[in-house]
Amino acid sequence: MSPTISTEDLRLRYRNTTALDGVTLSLDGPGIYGLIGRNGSGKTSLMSVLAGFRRATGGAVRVNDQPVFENPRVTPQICLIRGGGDTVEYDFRSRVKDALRLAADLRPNWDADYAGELVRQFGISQRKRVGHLSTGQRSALASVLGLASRAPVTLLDETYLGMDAPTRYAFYDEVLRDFMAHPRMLVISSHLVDELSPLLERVVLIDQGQLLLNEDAETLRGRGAAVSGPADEVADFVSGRTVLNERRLGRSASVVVYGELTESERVRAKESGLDLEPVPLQDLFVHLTGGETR
Ligand SMILES: Nc1ncnc2c1ncn2[C@@H]1O[C@H](COP(=O)(O)OP(=O)(O)OP(=O)(O)O)[C@@H](O)[C@H]1O
Repeated sequence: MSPTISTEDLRLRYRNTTALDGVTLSLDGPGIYGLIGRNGSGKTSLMSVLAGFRRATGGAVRVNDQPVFENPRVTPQICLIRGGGDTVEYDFRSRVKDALRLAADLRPNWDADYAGELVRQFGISQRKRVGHLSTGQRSALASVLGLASRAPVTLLDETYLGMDAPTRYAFYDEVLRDFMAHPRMLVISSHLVDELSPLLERVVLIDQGQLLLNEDAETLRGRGAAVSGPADEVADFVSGRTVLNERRLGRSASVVVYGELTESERVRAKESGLDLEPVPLQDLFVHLTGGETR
């Protein structure tokens, strides 16, 4: 069965805070989906409801066409992993090898050989206690548990927290490699959009508990352009457009603009000796969610 997620008018309130405010979302089929949003936008809340960790305050949520909360027919198909060690997948007092053994018992599609290979790759000793791992190592272990679960719906909630850059990039490579070998639904939440964007097929952007967009990543990158070349020509070309980002290096400039370019504008850019690249998702993210700071 092809994995699916669908929510309708999903709402979640904690006491005085509305974390999800009428989210209607549909994700269909295997893919690497980026759940993007600023701090406090509702990513963790959404994932918690999708995994059945929390009951929604209102609206509907279905995974693989089943209601999720307290539904043992679907929860084994969903694996939610949180970064930085804040996860229910292991006990801090247990050793890494015991955490792997527990996952083998809990996860119907668990791949023990793959898990063993990954912990070696991330330099995690199976004899160490989980609580004695560094934050980055614990995030790496959590990511191993997520990937080796091979759950049809795997939700990785900022699992890169505390990982250094080489470990993060090794993790991204591994996500891609394993997804190609075992296509499934991988939803990865992050605000490190630049790093994540080469992986993403689809982007789900939430802001203040609401869905801003759910779009194919290529289409999204076409919503603007990075224009570079001689500074004067660039300035002339982008005049009157919404500028998301600009850099100047000597007589050259690179400016990211929002808004699709027509075919004749693309021809004109080429004739003026300008290079056009798709817009970086990070710039779109900052623009669509209201600038650097709120
Ligand atoms: N247990 C809780 N009790 C009360 N409010 C909460 C609780 N958990 C989250 N919130 C609030 O709900 C909103 C959404 O939080 P959530 O953790 O889902 O955001 P997020 O997008 O995952 O943020 P971040 O990127 O910082 O992890 C925030 O305003 C947050 O303060």
